[in-house]
Amino acid sequence: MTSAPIAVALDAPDLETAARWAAAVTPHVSTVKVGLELYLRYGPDVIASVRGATGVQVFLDLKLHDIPNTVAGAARAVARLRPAILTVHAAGGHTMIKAAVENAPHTRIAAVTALTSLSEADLERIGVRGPASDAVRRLAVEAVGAGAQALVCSPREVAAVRAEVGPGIMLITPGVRPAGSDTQDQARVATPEQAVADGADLLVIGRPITGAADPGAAAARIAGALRRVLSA
Ligand SMILES: O=C(O)c1cc(=O)[nH]c(=O)n1[C@@H]1O[C@H](COP(=O)(O)O)[C@@H](O)[C@H]1O
Repeated sequence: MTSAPIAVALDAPDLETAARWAAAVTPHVSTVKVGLELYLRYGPDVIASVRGATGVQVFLDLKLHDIPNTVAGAARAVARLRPAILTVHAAGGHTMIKAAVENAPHTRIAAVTALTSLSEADLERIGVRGPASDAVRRLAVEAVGAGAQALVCSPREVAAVRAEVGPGIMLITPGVRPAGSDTQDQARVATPEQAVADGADLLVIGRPITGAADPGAAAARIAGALRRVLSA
């Protein structure tokens, strides 16, 4: 059985919890994601321990956003960890994204367009006017032009982004919630089935899996639903 295109967000307070979640979900999913909470507490060692415990690919979500020289150095610093994916903010602009791409040559650089926690009203308050999908498409084009091989967007925009950038770019969607589950701090959400039907290549899912009484069973359930969509 091939694993489903899901990156489980290991947003855990400690390494023991992250390792337990990773072990529970990795029979079912392709990827685990290490984010700021674990990385800032444990540093680079967390990558080796998560990878060693599971054997699945590791997505390092640091959302780098700084001047190009600083991002170049940060990308060089983490490149030796060989994460499969590293995030940067697309709003950092062409030169910054290019600096990440050039300095982490064995890692897929994923540019985050507009955070899925922001509603259209939130975006308007920070100066992003008009439909979220317009801003996301603009950022996507900018990032791909700078060499990003992947984009992070909400599942609500994934079809529009796919139409804009074509088939060769990996589209990653957080903001995924199974029908009936709590949206929590996410604003632009859709179900896993909808995200895949609209063209997402990898779904980032955290709390709907890690907050479940049985994270392994929750991952298996979502993976099964995705398999049915992908084989239809
Ligand atoms: O880059 C990300 O992974 C990311 C981008 C984004 O726009 N929204 C977003 O939620 N994420 C991450 O995706 C995960 C979502 O977690 P849950 O809301 O618990 O499913 C978190 O680890 C976020 O840091």
